[in-house]
Amino acid sequence: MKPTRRAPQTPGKKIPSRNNSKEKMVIKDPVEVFCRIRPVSVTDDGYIKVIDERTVQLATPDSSIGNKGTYKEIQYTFSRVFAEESEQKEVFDRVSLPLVENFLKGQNNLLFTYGVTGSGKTFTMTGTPKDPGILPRCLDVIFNSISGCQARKFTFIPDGMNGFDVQSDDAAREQEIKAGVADRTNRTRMDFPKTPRKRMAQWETASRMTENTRVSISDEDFVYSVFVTYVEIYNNSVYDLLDERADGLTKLKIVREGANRIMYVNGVQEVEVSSANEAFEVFCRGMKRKTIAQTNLNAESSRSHAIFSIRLVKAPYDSNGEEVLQNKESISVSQLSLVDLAGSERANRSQAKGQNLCEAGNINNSLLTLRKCFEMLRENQMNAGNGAPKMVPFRDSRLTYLFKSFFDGEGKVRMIVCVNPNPDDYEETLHVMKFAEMSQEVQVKRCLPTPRRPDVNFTPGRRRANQIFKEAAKRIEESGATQGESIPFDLNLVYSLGIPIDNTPLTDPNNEELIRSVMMVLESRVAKRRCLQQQFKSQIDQVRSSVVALEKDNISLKQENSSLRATIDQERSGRSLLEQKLVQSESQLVSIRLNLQGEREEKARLISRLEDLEMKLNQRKADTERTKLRMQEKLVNEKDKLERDMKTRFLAEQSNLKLENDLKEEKLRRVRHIVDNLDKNTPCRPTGRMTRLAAAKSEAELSSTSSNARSAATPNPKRGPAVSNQRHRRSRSAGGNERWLDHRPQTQSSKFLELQTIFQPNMPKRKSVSKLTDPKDVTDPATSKYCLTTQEQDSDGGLETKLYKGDVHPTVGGGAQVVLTDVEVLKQTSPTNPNVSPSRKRSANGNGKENGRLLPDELLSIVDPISCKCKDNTKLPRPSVTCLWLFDPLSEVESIFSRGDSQINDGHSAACYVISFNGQLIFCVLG
Ligand SMILES: Nc1ncnc2c1ncn2[C@@H]1O[C@H](COP(=O)(O)OP(=O)(O)OP(=O)(O)O)[C@@H](O)[C@H]1O
Repeated sequence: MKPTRRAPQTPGKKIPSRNNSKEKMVIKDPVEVFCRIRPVSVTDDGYIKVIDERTVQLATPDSSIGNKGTYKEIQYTFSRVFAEESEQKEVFDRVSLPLVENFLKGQNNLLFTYGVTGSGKTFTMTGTPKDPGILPRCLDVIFNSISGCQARKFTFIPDGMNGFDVQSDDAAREQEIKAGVADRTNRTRMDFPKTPRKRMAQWETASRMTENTRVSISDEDFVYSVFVTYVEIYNNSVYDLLDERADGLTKLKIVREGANRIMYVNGVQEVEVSSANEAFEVFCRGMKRKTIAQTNLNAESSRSHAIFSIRLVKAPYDSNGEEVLQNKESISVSQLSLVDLAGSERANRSQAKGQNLCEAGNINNSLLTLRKCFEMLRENQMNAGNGAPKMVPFRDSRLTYLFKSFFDGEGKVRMIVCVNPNPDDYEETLHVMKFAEMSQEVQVKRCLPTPRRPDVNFTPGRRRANQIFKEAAKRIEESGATQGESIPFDLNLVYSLGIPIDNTPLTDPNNEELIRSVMMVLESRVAKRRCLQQQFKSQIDQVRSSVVALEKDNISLKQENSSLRATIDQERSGRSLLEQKLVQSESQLVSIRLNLQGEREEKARLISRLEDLEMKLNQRKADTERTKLRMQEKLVNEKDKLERDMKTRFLAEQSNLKLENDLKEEKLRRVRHIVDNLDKNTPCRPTGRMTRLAAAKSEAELSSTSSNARSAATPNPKRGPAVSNQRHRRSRSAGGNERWLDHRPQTQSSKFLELQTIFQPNMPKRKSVSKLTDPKDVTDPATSKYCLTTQEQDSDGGLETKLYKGDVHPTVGGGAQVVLTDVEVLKQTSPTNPNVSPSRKRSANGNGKENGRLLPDELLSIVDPISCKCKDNTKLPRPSVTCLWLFDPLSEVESIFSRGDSQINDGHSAACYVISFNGQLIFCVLG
């Protein structure tokens, strides 16, 4: 006979709604903050000192005193301070164990680690295999506590909207089998990241130390399932770290607010785990996908906020204690979120660039928003009752938006502030401590739901009773006592059997005492049974009437339900459209962000290039400015020089004009003198300042005039005596001891002919040269006289020899100048020529061209005073470059017309000057 069961007809009562405000009592729950100090390296001299269990002191380190002024000591108080030597177990017991207890009781809990980069947040949260952190220990304690009460896998199915559906044991078993097959195939193609990470590698190689603590749970008539999710908030976007599809975009998730106002990540992979090891394995899988990077401050720095959430789903057994109650509303969920925040960092310290810099910016922004939310919560709390509270900027960052419900009162919040005693971290640690201390003042209003008992009308201990029943039935079946017939059992008896029967075997029929006690128990049981039967009957009646009422309700609810379902379906389709759009927008946002980042990098590159170019431009400007100044200076010098030249020319012109003027005046004077002396019939003599050569010119010019005048005025046609020439006389008489430089230029075409004139040049001591090749010939101190002899045909075809005589004077510069003092013309003409007097002429003081003298204006017409060259390139007085025409040696030097380089015949270069003496020009060469 097979054992059969009659289920007790106790219906489950309607589960009270969470949102029923009457059922909530508002209490204030402060944010608890703990401080953990990272061990300091041997070389560092930490600036943090633990004063007592709750107080820590920060003193300005030496390195910061120089920068920021004075030495300060600031004390901060926290719920508990864990010194450098404190162990992971100690931190877990004090901070996390109460949260796990809360969690198992059905409360939500949030724990996050906060601090500067490299301060030990990840270490505190994860730890090492030999010294595990909070997360693995939490998993251990949870599974230790629910062991024996775990539901079959797939009993609870996530509905994707932060809720769960429940299914029967058979359905769960079926799904488990399917999933087992799928899981085996999936595992072969699991794509682990290629980059091995040290931190993760150690978990794979070493076996993990486990936490043995167990929390006792009172609800033995419930089944439990554990689900985990693991997401990261990277660059303000939420990514699912357990989504094993390779496509990056599908991992991108959105944060949504559920119907119960609890925030959740939509469409996140919720992995059901049946042991702590399995849960930790899932965590490690996600950890490998987490974004980390090597920075200057941490070899494996978290670049994202990692959120590992453990969800405990529980539902009561049905009234038989046989199966999980198939009512979605009987399911309750609690959550424990463990958050490893990315560390705040300053770009100049971490030397972050490009991608890292962008990440650091996003990390700092989200932490800043977290800070602002805390500040606003505190402000609202302080101003409670003074008008409407200010809006808390939860939506400014994905991080704060996801935890909004905790601050709205849906759970307990705890924070561990990690600090690194490295003096370099001092400035940032000060900010962290300030924030942490302020956070403690935030009192989160907590809406504790009234403890819910979805199985309020079910008999407590039914699960255990069911087990006993099953065991008993099994035993009977095994013993074969029933022989295929089912034994009727009244489970009500099983539930309340009263005092247990003494198990002592009844071997002696005379054991009165035992028989009496058994009888007593049996009598009490019979009484109890009668009582229970009566209760049962009345309950049946109650149930019947309530079933009728319920049936009515049910019909109307079904109708309502179907109409609601239609609305929900509509909303669902609308919502899925919106979600698609949202996901598209998010992915667009991500690509825009990436573009923006690229643009930023490009901008930075262009800015640096611009700076380079600007620097070069400035250098070029400076060069140009210098060149400009140099050119201006040069221009001024050139201008001065030009002005000087122009002035010299002007003076030369002026002196020429003056000379001409003087000559004209002299002419006039002489004309007057001739006119005056006409009557006296005396010859004209030059007087005063007029130079002899000018006088000669004047005379030459006037001779025709005067002769004409004479012929017109006097009847006597005879010419007067020749004009005496004092210079001629002087030159002859001066022939004593003077040494002459007799210069007779000869060319190949013309040879020099000796004239047979009566008058011959008198140069007793002389040195004859045909070419002036050696300047020493002129500069020789013994040479005091110079004579240049030239020959040419005169207008009558006769040979004319001209002797240009002069004095040689030494010059200041060590050269010599020749001052021409006289020109003698030796000429022989034919006596038959009627135009010429038969007498030989010697015209040392002759008039104008007749006696071969060059007058200043003639000289200027021949020679260019600027270039010191003959204008018509004639070979006129070749030694002109070494000669000096002087018409009045008493005159002062007025100006130097020009200076140039001249070549003496042999190509020897010498400085050549054209000097103006009072109205006369002098050529001189300085050897
Ligand atoms: N209490 C501790 N005991 C021993 N080692 C520690 C402790 N705290 C931190 N460390 C070591 O310091 C280093 C940095 O720590 P960790 O990576 O946890 O810093 P973090 O705050 O998470 O940095 P980030 O914000 O950049 O991710 C690691 O090598 C870690 O092992």
